[in-house]
Amino acid sequence: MLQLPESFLEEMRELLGGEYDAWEKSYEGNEGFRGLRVNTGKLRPEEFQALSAFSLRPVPWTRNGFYLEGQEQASKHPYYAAGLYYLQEPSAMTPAACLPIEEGDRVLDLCAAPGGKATELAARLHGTGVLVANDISNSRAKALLKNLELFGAGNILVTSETPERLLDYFEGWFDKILVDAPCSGEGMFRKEPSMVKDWLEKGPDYYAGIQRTVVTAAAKLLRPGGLLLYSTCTFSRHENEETIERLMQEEGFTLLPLPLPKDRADLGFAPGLDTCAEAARLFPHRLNGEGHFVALLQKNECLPDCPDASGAGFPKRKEKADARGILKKLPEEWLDFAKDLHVAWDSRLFRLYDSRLYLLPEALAGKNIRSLRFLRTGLYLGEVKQKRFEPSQALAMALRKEDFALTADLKADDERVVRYLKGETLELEDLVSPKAKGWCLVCVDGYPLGWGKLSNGTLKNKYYPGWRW
Ligand SMILES: C[S@@+](CC[C@H](N)C(=O)[O-])C[C@H]1O[C@@H](n2cnc3c(N)ncnc32)[C@H](O)[C@@H]1O
Repeated sequence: MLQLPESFLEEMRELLGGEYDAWEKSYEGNEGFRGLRVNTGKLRPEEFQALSAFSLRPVPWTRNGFYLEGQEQASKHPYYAAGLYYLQEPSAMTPAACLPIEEGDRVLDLCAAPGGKATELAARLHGTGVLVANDISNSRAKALLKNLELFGAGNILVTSETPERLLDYFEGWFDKILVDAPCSGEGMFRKEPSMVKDWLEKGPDYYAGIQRTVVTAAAKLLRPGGLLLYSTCTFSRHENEETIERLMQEEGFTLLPLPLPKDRADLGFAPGLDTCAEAARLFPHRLNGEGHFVALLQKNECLPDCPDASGAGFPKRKEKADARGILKKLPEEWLDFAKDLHVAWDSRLFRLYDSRLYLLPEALAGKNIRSLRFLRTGLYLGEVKQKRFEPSQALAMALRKEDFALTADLKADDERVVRYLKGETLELEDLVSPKAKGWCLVCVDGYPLGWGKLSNGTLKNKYYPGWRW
């Protein structure tokens, strides 16, 4: 067995009692499971199964998660570059799967990087409402943004702030919040033994303090009646049940049953401890996944006289130019491009910041978030360069093949796909009419990968340099 600190093992003996030996055995010769979660914003799980040759077995507590059983290098497959899935440890699929999302919701993922849960929340919003994805670490938030854009999410605000600072803007504003809290990581020791070092240096008490601050802010960011999903990848009662009990006792929350596709006992989920039986503990000896804790709570409704704080903190935004003003500033090349774009976007939501054109989520229009540290507001459409317009990688990922007039659809096994992803120029006479000219959406098996510029059957590569293979 992996060398684990004696004080941790002692804690586990106390927690598991008669199940301890089975738990310890689950660490022998097992480094965990590989998982893949289908991006339902782009296709249904059964469509992905029919499309891909991957060896997949369903993760029973999700509708779109699979164990990846073959030896495929799934992170180096063109379907990954098309944003068709996220690679995720199976237990880590549980928190987002257990937060009910309805179209139009205002959703916050407070500790979101690198986006394992945020990408699922974005997919389930299907382009409606707004997802605010935040992480205190700026470098991690960059990875979060990349993953959300790869997934084709445009109704987003990606920030890198403390939860307290978000309160200045978003008090009582969100319908749903996910707090996948920074934790001591005990549940991940089998898969990531390097986490033991951090546990020895900091341990559960250190993280319990951070969790307390984070959930206190989350409680205030949520509207009355809104839902909060709290999760960790640790076993410590101090970080799990004690956090939930405080939310119930001090912040007016009620613990709810988890919405799971099957009976939780059949899935191998253990109940939470003490008053938290509705929460779930995931143990590696009970199911095929790592250790996690998941709890779904509802913020109690307001009493009739409680103040409506919803969004009160937003300074109103004085728009410099109205939408018509923005359209006037766009070059003719944008107009040509827009003719090929078969989408029904409300041009009143266009914003031009310096030379960059964005489509704002409606929920954020008129809201002044300028002084927040943000990495992206809405869908970045492209760059206006004097008379030219250059569409963005994010736009390519947010489109469906049928949304753009000129496309080149390559098969996944066509060697040109990898050459495209490497940034090479391609000859495409067999795929497009020799007369075709202009911006072309390059796809793999019907799913967009990025842009190219076509002329006389030759495609000049416009795949985003930072994403090239
Ligand atoms: C468990 S990880 C999140 C994983 C992520 N939800 C996913 O599924 O990919 C916890 C994250 O919380 C962030 N974090 C730590 N302290 C924070 C705080 N006070 N506010 C917001 N985020 C914080 C860390 O940078 C880290 O990325």
